[in-house]
Amino acid sequence: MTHTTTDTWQGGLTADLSKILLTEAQIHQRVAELGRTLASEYADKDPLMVGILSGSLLFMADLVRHMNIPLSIDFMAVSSYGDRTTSSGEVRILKDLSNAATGRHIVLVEDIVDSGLTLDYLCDVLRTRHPASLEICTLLDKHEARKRPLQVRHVGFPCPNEFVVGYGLDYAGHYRNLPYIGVLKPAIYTT
Ligand SMILES: O=P(O)(O)OC[C@H]1O[C@H](OP(=O)(O)OP(=O)(O)O)[C@H](O)[C@@H]1O
Ligand code: HPA
Ligand SMILES: [Mg+2]
Repeated sequence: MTHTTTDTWQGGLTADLSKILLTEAQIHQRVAELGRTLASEYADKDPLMVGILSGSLLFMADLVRHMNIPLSIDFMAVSSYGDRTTSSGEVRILKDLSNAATGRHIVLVEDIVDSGLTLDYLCDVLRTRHPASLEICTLLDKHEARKRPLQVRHVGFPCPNEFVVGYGLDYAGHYRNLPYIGVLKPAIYTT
C-alpha cells in the first residue's frame, strides 16, 4: 500500500501548524505494530475494542485492520474539551456502549491521553460493569500534562506538552481529517 506524503498537503489546514510532529508514514508504521501486538495478546480473548469518539475514529479504523483475530468493535462518545485547548474537567458521556461489558476483555482505544481525566472517569464507569479485563491503548501520551495517575498499557508515541491536531485530533471540531499530526499554531486559539 502507498501513502501520500505530507508534501501533497501544503497550504490549507497545514498552514495552521507550527510543525509536523508525526508523518503519515510514521503513524501507519506504528499503528501496524500496535495492531500486531494487540492481536497476539488478545488472540483467544475475543476483545471488545472500544473507541472513544470522536478523536479515536481514524486510529481505531486503522488499528483493527492490523488485528487478524476475532474481535468486536464498539464506541463511547465523551466530550470534555469542547472548543477549548484545556480540559473543562467535566467529562460528559454522550453515547454509551451498545455491548454489555461484563465478562469482556475491553481495550479502550484513544487518540490521546492528556490530563487523564477522560480515561480516569471512563475506567471508573466501566469497572463497575465487571469486565474480564480493562486496558488502554492510546496513540499519543502527553505524559507531562497528567492530572490523574493512569495505567496505560499500549502507547503509540510520546507527545510533547503542546496542543496537537490531525489524524482524529481536533481543535473546535476541525483538523481531524489531516492524515498526519502537527502542533497547532497558538495564534489560532489565542485571540
Ligand atoms: O486526557 P484528557 O485531558 O481527558 O484528554 C483526552 C481526551 O480529550 C479529547 O477528547 P475531547 O473531549 O476533545 O472530545 P473529542 O474526542 O470529540 O475531540 C481526546 O480525544 C481524549 O478523549
Ligand atoms: O493536544 C490535544 N489536541 C487535541 N485534542 C486534545 N484533547 C486533549 N489533548 C488534546
Ligand atoms: Mg477534542
